[in-house]
Amino acid sequence: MTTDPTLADLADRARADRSRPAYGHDALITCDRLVRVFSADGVEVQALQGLDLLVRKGELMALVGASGSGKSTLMNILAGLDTPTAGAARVAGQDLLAMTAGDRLRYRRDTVGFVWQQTSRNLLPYLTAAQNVALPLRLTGRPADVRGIRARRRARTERVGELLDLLGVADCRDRRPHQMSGGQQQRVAIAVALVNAPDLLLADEPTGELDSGTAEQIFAAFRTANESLGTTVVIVTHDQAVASEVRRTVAIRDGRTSTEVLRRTEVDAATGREAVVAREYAMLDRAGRLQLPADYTQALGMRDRVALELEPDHIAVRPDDTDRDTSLDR
Ligand SMILES: Nc1ncnc2c1ncn2[C@@H]1O[C@H](COP(=O)(O)OP(=O)(O)OP(=O)(O)O)[C@@H](O)[C@H]1O
Repeated sequence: MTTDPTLADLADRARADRSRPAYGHDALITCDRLVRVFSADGVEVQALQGLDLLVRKGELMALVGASGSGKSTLMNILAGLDTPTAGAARVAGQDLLAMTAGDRLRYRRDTVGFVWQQTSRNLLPYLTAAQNVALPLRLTGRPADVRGIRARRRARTERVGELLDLLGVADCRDRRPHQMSGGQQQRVAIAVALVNAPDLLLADEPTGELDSGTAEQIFAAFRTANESLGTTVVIVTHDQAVASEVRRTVAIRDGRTSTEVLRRTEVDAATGREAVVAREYAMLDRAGRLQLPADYTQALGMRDRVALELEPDHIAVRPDDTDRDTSLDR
Protein backbone atom coordinates (compact mmCIF):
# COMPACT_ATOMS: atom_id res chain seq x y z
CA MET A 1 0.00 0.00 0.00
CA THR A 2 1.29 3.46 -0.78
CA THR A 3 0.72 6.55 1.39
CA ASP A 4 0.47 10.11 0.09
CA PRO A 5 3.84 11.88 0.23
CA THR A 6 4.19 14.61 2.84
CA LEU A 7 5.43 18.10 1.98
CA ALA A 8 8.82 17.16 3.43
CA ASP A 9 8.95 14.08 1.12
CA LEU A 10 8.17 16.26 -1.91
CA ALA A 11 10.87 18.78 -0.93
CA ASP A 12 13.40 15.91 -0.52
CA ARG A 13 12.43 14.54 -3.93
CA ALA A 14 12.84 17.95 -5.60
CA ARG A 15 16.30 18.37 -3.96
CA ALA A 16 17.35 14.88 -5.15
CA ASP A 17 16.15 15.69 -8.71
CA ARG A 18 18.15 18.94 -8.76
CA SER A 19 21.38 17.28 -7.58
CA ARG A 20 21.06 14.34 -10.03
CA PRO A 21 23.44 14.74 -13.02
CA ALA A 22 21.72 15.91 -16.22
CA TYR A 23 20.58 13.20 -18.68
CA GLY A 24 23.57 12.10 -20.76
CA HIS A 25 26.04 14.40 -18.98
CA ASP A 26 28.92 11.94 -19.58
CA ALA A 27 27.93 10.68 -23.06
CA LEU A 28 29.53 11.60 -26.39
CA ILE A 29 26.11 11.53 -28.11
CA THR A 30 22.94 12.55 -26.27
CA CYS A 31 19.61 12.53 -28.07
CA ASP A 32 16.81 13.54 -25.78
CA ARG A 33 13.22 13.29 -27.03
CA LEU A 34 14.43 14.08 -30.53
CA VAL A 35 11.72 14.94 -33.08
CA ARG A 36 12.06 15.47 -36.84
CA VAL A 37 8.96 16.27 -38.83
CA PHE A 38 9.12 16.56 -42.63
CA SER A 39 6.39 18.42 -44.47
CA ALA A 40 5.91 17.69 -48.15
CA ASP A 41 2.86 18.81 -50.19
CA GLY A 42 0.91 19.57 -47.01
CA VAL A 43 1.55 16.08 -45.60
CA GLU A 44 3.54 15.72 -42.37
CA VAL A 45 5.82 12.75 -41.79
CA GLN A 46 7.14 12.25 -38.25
CA ALA A 47 10.46 10.58 -39.03
CA LEU A 48 11.69 10.82 -35.41
CA GLN A 49 9.08 10.76 -32.67
CA GLY A 50 10.86 11.54 -29.40
CA LEU A 51 13.98 9.42 -29.82
CA ASP A 52 16.29 8.93 -26.82
CA LEU A 53 19.84 7.66 -27.33
CA LEU A 54 23.06 7.81 -25.33
CA VAL A 55 26.40 6.72 -26.80
CA ARG A 56 29.53 6.72 -24.65
CA LYS A 57 32.91 7.88 -25.88
CA GLY A 58 34.86 4.98 -27.40
CA GLU A 59 31.83 2.81 -28.24
CA LEU A 60 31.47 0.86 -31.48
CA MET A 61 27.77 0.27 -31.99
CA ALA A 62 25.20 -0.58 -34.65
CA LEU A 63 21.79 0.95 -35.38
CA VAL A 64 19.23 -1.33 -37.02
CA GLY A 65 15.58 -0.96 -37.97
CA ALA A 66 13.05 -1.54 -40.74
CA SER A 67 13.05 0.66 -43.81
CA GLY A 68 11.51 4.05 -42.97
CA SER A 69 12.09 3.71 -39.21
CA GLY A 70 14.20 6.89 -39.10
CA LYS A 71 17.81 5.65 -39.14
CA SER A 72 19.06 7.91 -41.95
CA THR A 73 17.17 10.88 -40.50
CA LEU A 74 19.03 10.37 -37.22
CA MET A 75 22.39 9.94 -38.98
CA ASN A 76 21.88 13.13 -41.00
CA ILE A 77 21.15 15.04 -37.79
CA LEU A 78 24.22 13.60 -36.04
CA ALA A 79 26.32 14.42 -39.12
CA GLY A 80 25.22 18.07 -38.91
CA LEU A 81 23.51 17.86 -42.32
CA ASP A 82 19.97 18.27 -41.00
CA THR A 83 18.38 20.04 -38.01
CA PRO A 84 15.86 18.44 -35.62
CA THR A 85 12.39 19.95 -35.26
CA ALA A 86 12.37 19.61 -31.45
CA GLY A 87 14.12 17.89 -28.56
CA ALA A 88 17.82 18.00 -27.79
CA ALA A 89 20.87 16.56 -29.53
CA ARG A 90 24.44 17.04 -28.31
CA VAL A 91 27.63 15.56 -29.72
CA ALA A 92 30.98 16.08 -27.98
CA GLY A 93 29.46 18.93 -25.97
CA GLN A 94 28.03 20.73 -29.01
CA ASP A 95 24.34 21.54 -29.17
CA LEU A 96 23.13 20.51 -32.65
CA LEU A 97 20.00 22.68 -32.39
CA ALA A 98 21.82 25.90 -31.54
CA MET A 99 24.64 25.94 -34.08
CA THR A 100 25.30 28.82 -36.46
CA ALA A 101 26.25 28.06 -40.07
CA GLY A 102 29.92 28.56 -39.11
CA ASP A 103 29.63 26.22 -36.09
CA ARG A 104 28.01 23.62 -38.34
CA LEU A 105 30.85 23.82 -40.86
CA ARG A 106 33.47 23.44 -38.10
CA TYR A 107 31.46 20.59 -36.56
CA ARG A 108 31.39 18.70 -39.89
CA ARG A 109 35.08 19.36 -40.42
CA ASP A 110 36.45 18.57 -36.95
CA THR A 111 34.01 16.57 -34.84
CA VAL A 112 32.39 14.09 -37.19
CA GLY A 113 33.47 11.89 -40.11
CA PHE A 114 30.98 10.23 -42.45
CA VAL A 115 31.02 7.16 -44.72
CA TRP A 116 28.08 6.69 -47.10
CA GLN A 117 26.72 3.50 -48.61
CA GLN A 118 27.42 4.51 -52.21
CA THR A 119 31.15 4.02 -52.70
CA SER A 120 31.04 6.65 -55.47
CA ARG A 121 29.71 9.30 -53.03
CA ASN A 122 32.68 9.02 -50.67
CA LEU A 123 35.62 9.78 -52.98
CA LEU A 124 36.41 12.28 -55.74
CA PRO A 125 36.84 10.23 -58.92
CA TYR A 126 39.70 12.27 -60.41
CA LEU A 127 41.93 12.12 -57.31
CA THR A 128 44.11 9.20 -56.19
CA ALA A 129 43.49 7.50 -52.86
CA ALA A 130 46.30 9.50 -51.23
CA GLN A 131 45.02 12.79 -52.70
CA ASN A 132 41.47 12.02 -51.51
CA VAL A 133 42.70 11.36 -47.97
CA ALA A 134 44.94 14.45 -47.99
CA LEU A 135 42.13 16.75 -49.18
CA PRO A 136 40.48 17.41 -45.75
CA LEU A 137 43.95 18.21 -44.35
CA ARG A 138 44.63 20.66 -47.18
CA LEU A 139 41.22 22.32 -46.80
CA THR A 140 41.83 22.89 -43.08
CA GLY A 141 45.53 23.81 -43.41
CA ARG A 142 46.62 20.89 -41.22
CA PRO A 143 48.74 19.94 -39.47
CA ALA A 144 48.52 23.50 -38.11
CA ASP A 145 51.43 23.08 -35.69
CA VAL A 146 53.95 22.30 -38.49
CA ARG A 147 55.62 25.43 -39.92
CA GLY A 148 56.76 25.76 -43.52
CA ILE A 149 55.02 24.58 -46.68
CA ARG A 150 57.45 21.72 -47.36
CA ALA A 151 57.47 20.42 -43.79
CA ARG A 152 53.66 20.55 -43.72
CA ARG A 153 53.42 18.68 -47.02
CA ARG A 154 55.79 16.02 -45.62
CA ALA A 155 53.71 15.71 -42.43
CA ARG A 156 50.55 15.34 -44.53
CA THR A 157 52.08 12.63 -46.70
CA GLU A 158 53.17 10.82 -43.56
CA ARG A 159 49.70 11.00 -41.94
CA VAL A 160 47.98 9.84 -45.15
CA GLY A 161 50.46 6.94 -45.46
CA GLU A 162 49.90 5.89 -41.84
CA LEU A 163 46.12 5.84 -42.25
CA LEU A 164 46.15 3.94 -45.56
CA ASP A 165 48.52 1.46 -43.93
CA LEU A 166 46.35 1.09 -40.82
CA LEU A 167 43.31 0.34 -42.99
CA GLY A 168 45.18 -2.14 -45.20
CA VAL A 169 45.05 -0.12 -48.44
CA ALA A 170 48.62 1.24 -48.63
CA ASP A 171 48.98 -0.41 -52.07
CA CYS A 172 46.11 1.74 -53.42
CA ARG A 173 47.70 5.11 -52.61
CA ASP A 174 48.32 6.11 -56.25
CA ARG A 175 45.15 4.59 -57.70
CA ARG A 176 42.00 6.48 -58.62
CA PRO A 177 38.64 5.11 -57.34
CA HIS A 178 37.80 3.31 -60.63
CA GLN A 179 41.09 1.39 -60.28
CA MET A 180 40.07 0.02 -56.86
CA SER A 181 37.53 -2.61 -55.76
CA GLY A 182 34.39 -1.51 -53.88
CA GLY A 183 35.89 -2.74 -50.61
CA GLN A 184 39.15 -0.86 -51.18
CA GLN A 185 37.18 2.30 -52.01
CA GLN A 186 35.25 2.02 -48.73
CA ARG A 187 38.46 1.55 -46.72
CA VAL A 188 39.96 4.63 -48.38
CA ALA A 189 36.67 6.44 -47.58
CA ILE A 190 37.12 5.50 -43.91
CA ALA A 191 40.65 6.99 -44.08
CA VAL A 192 39.19 10.23 -45.54
CA ALA A 193 36.61 10.35 -42.74
CA LEU A 194 39.30 9.78 -40.08
CA VAL A 195 42.08 12.04 -41.33
CA ASN A 196 41.00 15.11 -39.32
CA ALA A 197 40.82 12.92 -36.18
CA PRO A 198 37.06 13.30 -35.52
CA ASP A 199 35.52 12.25 -32.18
CA LEU A 200 32.76 10.42 -34.02
CA LEU A 201 32.66 8.29 -37.18
CA LEU A 202 29.20 7.72 -38.69
CA ALA A 203 28.51 5.18 -41.42
CA ASP A 204 25.16 4.67 -43.18
CA GLU A 205 24.97 1.14 -44.63
CA PRO A 206 28.71 1.11 -45.48
CA THR A 207 28.61 -2.54 -46.56
CA GLY A 208 25.30 -2.30 -48.45
CA GLU A 209 26.87 -2.57 -51.92
CA LEU A 210 29.44 -5.25 -51.03
CA ASP A 211 29.53 -9.06 -50.85
CA SER A 212 29.77 -10.67 -47.41
CA GLY A 213 33.54 -11.34 -47.52
CA THR A 214 34.31 -7.74 -48.45
CA ALA A 215 31.78 -6.48 -45.90
CA GLU A 216 33.75 -8.33 -43.23
CA GLN A 217 36.94 -6.48 -44.22
CA ILE A 218 35.13 -3.14 -44.03
CA PHE A 219 33.78 -3.97 -40.62
CA ALA A 220 37.33 -4.92 -39.53
CA ALA A 221 38.46 -1.45 -40.71
CA PHE A 222 35.85 0.21 -38.46
CA ARG A 223 36.99 -1.96 -35.57
CA THR A 224 40.61 -0.93 -36.21
CA ALA A 225 39.61 2.76 -36.20
CA ASN A 226 37.75 2.23 -32.94
CA GLU A 227 40.47 0.23 -31.19
CA SER A 228 43.63 1.93 -32.53
CA LEU A 229 42.43 5.53 -32.67
CA GLY A 230 39.74 5.46 -29.96
CA THR A 231 37.17 6.90 -32.39
CA THR A 232 33.52 6.38 -31.41
CA VAL A 233 31.79 4.55 -34.30
CA VAL A 234 28.07 4.36 -35.10
CA ILE A 235 27.10 2.14 -38.04
CA VAL A 236 23.62 1.89 -39.57
CA THR A 237 23.29 -1.56 -41.04
CA HIS A 238 20.88 -4.16 -42.40
CA ASP A 239 23.74 -6.63 -42.32
CA GLN A 240 23.04 -9.16 -39.56
CA ALA A 241 26.71 -10.21 -39.53
CA VAL A 242 27.80 -6.65 -38.69
CA ALA A 243 25.02 -6.18 -36.14
CA SER A 244 25.98 -9.37 -34.32
CA GLU A 245 29.69 -8.47 -34.13
CA VAL A 246 29.34 -5.26 -32.16
CA ARG A 247 28.88 -5.13 -28.39
CA ARG A 248 25.74 -3.00 -28.65
CA THR A 249 23.00 -2.98 -31.28
CA VAL A 250 20.19 -0.46 -30.88
CA ALA A 251 16.95 -1.01 -32.79
CA ILE A 252 14.86 1.92 -34.00
CA ARG A 253 11.13 1.44 -34.51
CA ASP A 254 8.72 4.15 -35.70
CA GLY A 255 11.20 6.95 -35.00
CA ARG A 256 12.13 5.82 -31.48
CA THR A 257 14.75 3.56 -29.97
CA SER A 258 12.83 0.41 -29.03
CA THR A 259 15.18 -2.37 -27.96
CA GLU A 260 18.88 -2.97 -27.68
CA VAL A 261 21.07 -6.05 -27.61
CA LEU A 262 24.22 -6.07 -25.47
CA ARG A 263 26.88 -8.74 -25.98
CA ARG A 264 29.42 -9.78 -23.37
CA THR A 265 32.20 -12.32 -23.43
CA GLU A 266 31.79 -14.77 -20.58
CA VAL A 267 34.25 -17.44 -19.49
CA ASP A 268 32.77 -20.81 -18.55
CA ALA A 269 34.07 -21.51 -15.01
CA ALA A 270 34.23 -25.28 -15.63
CA THR A 271 35.79 -25.43 -19.11
CA GLY A 272 37.55 -22.03 -19.23
CA ARG A 273 36.04 -21.56 -22.69
CA GLU A 274 34.97 -18.07 -23.81
CA ALA A 275 31.51 -17.48 -25.28
CA VAL A 276 29.66 -14.36 -26.37
CA VAL A 277 26.40 -13.96 -24.51
CA ALA A 278 23.75 -11.66 -26.05
CA ARG A 279 20.90 -10.18 -24.03
CA GLU A 280 17.99 -8.11 -25.29
CA TYR A 281 16.85 -5.01 -23.38
CA ALA A 282 13.86 -2.73 -23.85
CA MET A 283 14.29 1.04 -23.50
CA LEU A 284 12.66 2.72 -20.54
CA ASP A 285 12.25 6.45 -21.10
CA ARG A 286 12.35 9.01 -18.33
CA ALA A 287 8.58 9.03 -17.99
CA GLY A 288 8.76 5.25 -17.37
CA ARG A 289 7.37 4.34 -20.82
CA LEU A 290 8.47 0.97 -22.13
CA GLN A 291 8.07 -0.35 -25.67
CA LEU A 292 7.67 -4.11 -25.74
CA PRO A 293 9.07 -5.97 -28.77
CA ALA A 294 6.30 -6.72 -31.30
CA ASP A 295 7.17 -10.43 -31.45
CA TYR A 296 6.75 -10.73 -27.66
CA THR A 297 3.36 -8.98 -27.57
CA GLN A 298 2.12 -10.91 -30.62
CA ALA A 299 3.22 -14.25 -29.15
CA LEU A 300 1.00 -13.65 -26.11
CA GLY A 301 -1.80 -11.83 -27.98
CA MET A 302 -1.19 -8.62 -25.98
CA ARG A 303 -3.07 -5.55 -27.24
CA ASP A 304 -4.24 -2.22 -25.86
CA ARG A 305 -3.85 -3.15 -22.17
CA VAL A 306 -1.65 -5.49 -20.11
CA ALA A 307 -1.74 -6.54 -16.46
CA LEU A 308 1.23 -5.51 -14.28
CA GLU A 309 2.44 -6.99 -11.03
CA LEU A 310 5.32 -5.69 -8.98
CA GLU A 311 7.42 -8.56 -7.63
CA PRO A 312 10.39 -8.11 -5.27
CA ASP A 313 12.95 -8.27 -8.11
CA HIS A 314 10.96 -7.80 -11.34
CA ILE A 315 7.74 -6.55 -12.88
CA ALA A 316 5.46 -9.15 -14.41
CA VAL A 317 3.61 -8.12 -17.60
CA ARG A 318 0.70 -10.41 -18.46
CA PRO A 319 -2.03 -10.41 -21.12
CA ASP A 320 -5.16 -8.56 -20.07
CA ASP A 321 -7.61 -11.20 -18.81
CA THR A 322 -10.32 -8.88 -17.47
CA ASP A 323 -12.83 -10.06 -20.11
CA ARG A 324 -12.46 -13.65 -18.91
CA ASP A 325 -12.78 -12.58 -15.24
CA THR A 326 -15.89 -10.50 -15.92
CA SER A 327 -17.55 -13.30 -17.85
CA LEU A 328 -16.84 -15.64 -14.90
CA ASP A 329 -18.38 -13.10 -12.47
CA ARG A 330 -21.60 -12.90 -14.46
N1 LIG B 1 13.31 14.81 -46.88
C1 LIG B 1 12.22 14.13 -46.54
N2 LIG B 1 10.99 14.60 -46.84
C2 LIG B 1 9.88 13.92 -46.48
N3 LIG B 1 9.89 12.73 -45.82
C3 LIG B 1 11.10 12.21 -45.49
C4 LIG B 1 12.32 12.88 -45.85
N4 LIG B 1 13.36 12.10 -45.40
C5 LIG B 1 12.81 11.02 -44.81
N5 LIG B 1 11.46 11.09 -44.86
C6 LIG B 1 10.52 10.10 -44.30
O1 LIG B 1 10.86 9.88 -42.95
C7 LIG B 1 10.72 8.51 -42.59
C8 LIG B 1 12.07 7.98 -42.09
O2 LIG B 1 12.99 7.95 -43.19
P1 LIG B 1 14.51 7.47 -43.05
O3 LIG B 1 15.16 7.67 -44.38
O4 LIG B 1 15.14 8.13 -41.89
O5 LIG B 1 14.34 5.91 -42.75
P2 LIG B 1 15.43 4.74 -42.74
O6 LIG B 1 15.18 3.96 -41.48
O7 LIG B 1 16.78 5.30 -42.93
O8 LIG B 1 15.00 3.87 -44.01
P3 LIG B 1 15.93 3.01 -45.03
O9 LIG B 1 16.44 1.83 -44.24
O10 LIG B 1 14.96 2.61 -46.11
O11 LIG B 1 17.02 3.92 -45.52
C9 LIG B 1 10.21 7.81 -43.83
O12 LIG B 1 8.81 7.72 -43.72
C10 LIG B 1 10.61 8.73 -44.96
O13 LIG B 1 9.73 8.61 -46.05
